Amino acid sequence: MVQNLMTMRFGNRIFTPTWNRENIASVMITFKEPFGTQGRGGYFDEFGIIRDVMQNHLLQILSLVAMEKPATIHPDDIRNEKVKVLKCIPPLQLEDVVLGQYTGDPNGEGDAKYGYLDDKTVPPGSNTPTFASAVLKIKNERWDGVPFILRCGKALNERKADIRIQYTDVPGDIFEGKTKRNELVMRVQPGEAVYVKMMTKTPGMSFDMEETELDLTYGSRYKNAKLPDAYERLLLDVFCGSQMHFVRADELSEAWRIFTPILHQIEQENVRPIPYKYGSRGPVEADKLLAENNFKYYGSYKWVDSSKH
Ligand SMILES: NC(=O)C1=CN([C@@H]2O[C@H](COP(=O)(O)OP(=O)(O)OC[C@H]3O[C@@H](n4cnc5c(N)ncnc54)[C@H](OP(=O)(O)O)[C@@H]3O)[C@@H](O)[C@H]2O)C=CC1
Ligand SMILES: O=C1O[C@H](COP(=O)(O)O)[C@@H](O)[C@H](O)[C@H]1O
Repeated sequence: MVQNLMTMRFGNRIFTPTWNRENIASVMITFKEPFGTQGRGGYFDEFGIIRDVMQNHLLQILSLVAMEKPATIHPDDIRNEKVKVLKCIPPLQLEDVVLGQYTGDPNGEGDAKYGYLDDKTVPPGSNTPTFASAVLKIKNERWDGVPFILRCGKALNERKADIRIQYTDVPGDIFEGKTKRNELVMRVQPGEAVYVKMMTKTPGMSFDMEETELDLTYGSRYKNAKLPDAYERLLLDVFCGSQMHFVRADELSEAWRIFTPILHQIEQENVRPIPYKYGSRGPVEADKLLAENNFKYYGSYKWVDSSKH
């Protein structure tokens, strides 16, 4: 799916002209896990969720979403573009971040009863975040003013990795405010899918409108295809000597330039993460950060899984 970003963006005329600050309100990249540190807390505690997932996995996806079109699909051309866009991102600021740490859910089952600090391998009173939501800014002509929101966390309500491109409101609305924003969603896991949320006239005699979707669910469209696991793909690349999906040294140093100052600040100032319950969506303050950064959540979208009807 992450590889598909290149094909989606550069192999489809419909997306390319709208891939910019004139049409896109915000971009959200999410990685959620429904389990805690599972006894690995001692290891995790030295690093925290920003180093564990955000600075590497999520930033890699961001660079593929935001980079300019490479000259060719040769790994070096792609990596040159990834480095170029990372260079346009100023270091992350503390006011653009929400940090969280999970607590046990007394009504939960099994591991869910235990919080991060209940893990015997975690130092008592640790302030290491297990959840982070952060807004990066890209200071270039294409993206200036478009928030890139990265969210990741452990012990959340579901397993999910997705990329959500939210388009701006339709200018000159003639539908009395009923129009909801379009979203292009690429779900990386579980159940790979690409869907575009869009407005349609409700079937029948009325002139009402509702949200629906153009939906490419891989499991339905490619029933007999074997979808390789991400690590299988990388191992194959190693054997074939392809470096396309591996981080180059200059890319890595740009990634650390963006995150190192805030990581040091969090540690030096002993910033306390906000507690959130195991199995929840994370701290509510993270939703406030979304609202402040041009992501609109309506709560009205209902997906009908047609494969089940
Ligand atoms: N082909 C397929 O398989 C398809 C499946 N679906 C499924 O339909 C369901 C709904 O679709 P989805 O695109 O998530 O749409 P939703 O409108 O439910 O959610 C959109 C986004 O809003 C966020 N959100 C949820 N609650 C709040 C809140 N209170 N404040 C701010 N933001 C919030 C969600 O984040 P968070 O991740 O934190 O919840 C999510 O990123 C999903 O389970 C999806 O997988 C939809 C279309 C196609
Ligand atoms: O690198 C890491 O990734 C895993 C998640 O990877 P997945 O392929 O299993 O989804 C994460 O659990 C781990 O903390 C992190 O170090």
